[in-house]
Amino acid sequence: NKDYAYSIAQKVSLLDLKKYLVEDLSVYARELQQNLYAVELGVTQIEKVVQQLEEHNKGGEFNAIRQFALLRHLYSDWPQWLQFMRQKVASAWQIHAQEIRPYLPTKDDFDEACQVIYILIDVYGLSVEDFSRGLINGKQYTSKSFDLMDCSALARHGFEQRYFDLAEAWFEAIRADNDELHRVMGYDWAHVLQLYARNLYNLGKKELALEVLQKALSLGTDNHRILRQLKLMERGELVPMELEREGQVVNYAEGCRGLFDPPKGLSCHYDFHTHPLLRLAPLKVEPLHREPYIAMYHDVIYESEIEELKRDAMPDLKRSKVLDLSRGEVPDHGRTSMSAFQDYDQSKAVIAVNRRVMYMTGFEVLRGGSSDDLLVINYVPGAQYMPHRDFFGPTYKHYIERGDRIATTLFYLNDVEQGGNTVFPDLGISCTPKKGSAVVFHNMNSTYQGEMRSTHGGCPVLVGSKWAATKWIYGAEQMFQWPCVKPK
Ligand SMILES: O=C(O)CCC(=O)C(=O)O
Ligand SMILES: [Fe+2]
Repeated sequence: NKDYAYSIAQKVSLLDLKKYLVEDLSVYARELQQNLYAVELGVTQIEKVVQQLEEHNKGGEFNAIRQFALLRHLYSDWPQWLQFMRQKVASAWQIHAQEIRPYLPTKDDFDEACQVIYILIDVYGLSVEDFSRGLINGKQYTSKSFDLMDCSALARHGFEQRYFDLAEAWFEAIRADNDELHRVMGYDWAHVLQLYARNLYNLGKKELALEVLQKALSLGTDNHRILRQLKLMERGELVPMELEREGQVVNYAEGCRGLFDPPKGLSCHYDFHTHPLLRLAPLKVEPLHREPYIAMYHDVIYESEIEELKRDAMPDLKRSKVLDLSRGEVPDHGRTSMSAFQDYDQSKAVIAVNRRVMYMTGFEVLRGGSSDDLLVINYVPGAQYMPHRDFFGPTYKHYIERGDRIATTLFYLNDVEQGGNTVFPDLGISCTPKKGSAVVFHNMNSTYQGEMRSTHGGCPVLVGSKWAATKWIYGAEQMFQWPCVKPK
């Protein structure tokens, strides 16, 4: 897996690769053109030979010279022509293609790319028809439409992953079309229709499934298998496959789509008190929830700091991981951002931002265990952080020295064209990323217990890209900052 689906940097190199392939293909075309001339010569030569042969058959005089020419031609020229067709014409192209091969996306990369499309359609409830034409929530983004091959690859992926309900629209998109493209690329169109039928059948749409199988039969390939499937379906002897439903969290999609009501009974204010310095420069606070505490802070990071953070992080971006208490840091399909930790004093920007987190939250943000290093994160379309909790619980390896992650500060480093909200599904709160703002939230309650309602997720980016920076704050150093723990 080369992270082609989720990496902002790799998308650029993928573009390079495509340019390279196009260049290569034009070299190949030029080469073909040159060879075409040779082939045309060859054709003329063969035509001449055939003509001579015909004349000979019509009773022209027997001629040793002609005879020899014919024989020699068939003996030595012809195999050469064959060889020429097989090798020479394609050679340069083949060598290049081999060189490029290691850089081409793998099956894993391709599956992730399909997954991106499925996530977006699912979470945002998009119409496949509009989406495949580049029309997203009423805005036209690209003139490029998905072609038949794109749609059929997506249909197949949905079927394989058992997202039958979502796959149906992709099958529908290719249904009406007659199969020129599929034939050209050597696609087994009857097989695609068979999958479509099975997909319908799994959704309980038996009649439609049978109709599609009839169409597959009319193509006249692999009829034996299709007939067998038809019989089984008709008799109801085929067991429908079960729909994959993993990863759906109540209210997450609603929050991502911005369907929550705005919070009530809380008003914006200036914070003069959390840190003495704020008397000079108060913070603009937009409270969103009281317990657990959630609030947006506006204008808390400068443009120049944002640029510095992004610039430093860019070359180090790696696929984000999650802490699994038994396995350690592991990649996770629920967290598909790319990110890079910034050392405590890596740059002026990091130092300033760390200090600002202290002013904002009132917690100590010291070198060492009181917080994780600032993590700069990038999400490309489809990338998300599925709902999760930031605290670990008492089984965390460093629970005694570090405590747990009591609070999180998440800075938004850009405006996102569409998508990318931070959603608290249990509380009905959804924050739209706004450049320069940050959301602060507490993950534990006042008795130092994990707060389950602090569950939150970063919605998939729909259009554009999302840059953010996270600071997770730990409990152990906060004995003077955290409210007294009531004894049980
Ligand atoms: O990107 C987001 O909106 C959420 C990020 C998050 O949950 C985290 O970094 O812990
Ligand atoms: Fe989080």
